[in-house]
Amino acid sequence: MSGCYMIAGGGTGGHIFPAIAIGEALLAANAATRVLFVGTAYGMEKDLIPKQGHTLLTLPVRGLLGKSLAHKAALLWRVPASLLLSLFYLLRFRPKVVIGVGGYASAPLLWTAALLRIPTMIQEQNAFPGLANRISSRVAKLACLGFGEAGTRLRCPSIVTGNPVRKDFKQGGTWSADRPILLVLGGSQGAAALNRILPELLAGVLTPDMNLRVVHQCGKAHEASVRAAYEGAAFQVEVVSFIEDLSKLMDDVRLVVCRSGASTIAELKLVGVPAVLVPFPRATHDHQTFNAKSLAACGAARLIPETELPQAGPILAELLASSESLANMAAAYPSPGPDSARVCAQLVHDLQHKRPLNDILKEHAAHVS
Ligand SMILES: CC(=O)N[C@H]1[C@@H](OP(=O)(O)OP(=O)(O)OC[C@H]2O[C@@H](n3ccc(=O)[nH]c3=O)[C@H](O)[C@@H]2O)O[C@H](CO)[C@@H](O)[C@@H]1O
Repeated sequence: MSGCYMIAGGGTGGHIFPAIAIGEALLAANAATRVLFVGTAYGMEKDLIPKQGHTLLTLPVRGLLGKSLAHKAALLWRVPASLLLSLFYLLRFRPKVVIGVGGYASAPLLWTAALLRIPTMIQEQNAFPGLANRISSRVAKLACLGFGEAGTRLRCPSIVTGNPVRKDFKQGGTWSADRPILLVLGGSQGAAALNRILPELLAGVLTPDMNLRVVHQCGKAHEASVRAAYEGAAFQVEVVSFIEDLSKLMDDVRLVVCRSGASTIAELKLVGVPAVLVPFPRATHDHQTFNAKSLAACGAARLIPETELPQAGPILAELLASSESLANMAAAYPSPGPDSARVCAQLVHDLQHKRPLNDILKEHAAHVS
């Protein structure tokens, strides 16, 4: 089963960490396997992939949506250059399967691989697929979905696998009410609204008898201003731009206040920490509200729209004052399903060995979207 695989995409952690999770699962199945990541030198992958000990190859392609005219004009050379470079990478490394995880670097590699008749697969994290995966789905053999709803917007057959989560997150301990941390988690880039609202909100909620330390993850550009906003706080607080070992920290978290990106939701399901979810209101088709509802519906999380967050003090105070409420939330998490990363890796192997698509879909019939 050995060989080389290429996983393309990036931009934000929401694309990169599922890619890493699939890569880890391919390596766990066979340590002799080679996994190469393909992204850009502009997205978060340029730091995150090498930090995890993996190799990143880059393409010059850049995003299209919401960009200036000059930026869009530059795509006239960036796209063909990316296709040519993709061709070079594919001929040089001869991957058995190419996997796209969304983000603009994934489409050129997937399309070029498909032209070379290399099997291709996509992994879509959200219920509303992004542009790169929609484009790639025209040539991909198969899509692995975080949410079944995405299937209707893609052009290839799809199987609902859930979102792949890095292997560290499988070690979540049992939640208990005496955990010492209240975590504010903005997502891979931080969240401006959480940065603006939470310092003042928490000042009105936290009391010394709660024995809580606040850890606020704010994103790269906002560390100084968020730190200043907490100045003089009557509680212990640590402001960080990015948490490297989030799964480990989660073992000490009593309550998390966070955005509801797809991987954040998948990871919460594994670690079982009670959550207050504040969806990013401008996400495409409001997909973060959709994500948040999946946890709020079972009682594991409270959903607070961003517009209502400044008035959410009483909700937070009530939750933190009642160990029983928090324990009920922790207990309400559904039991995690099969290991999504492993299922995706198995599907990669199926494509590598040219297993007929009908047989693959038949095996996963209950999860075909
Ligand atoms: C604003 C926006 O458009 N966000 C999108 C983006 O979010 P974002 O990139 O925040 O994505 P997710 O919430 O899905 O994932 C964040 C990832 O970063 C990791 N992490 C985060 C903070 C930290 O300090 N340390 C750390 O390791 C988390 O463990 C998780 O694996 O991609 C997601 C997946 O396409 C989408 O669902 C989100 O809507």
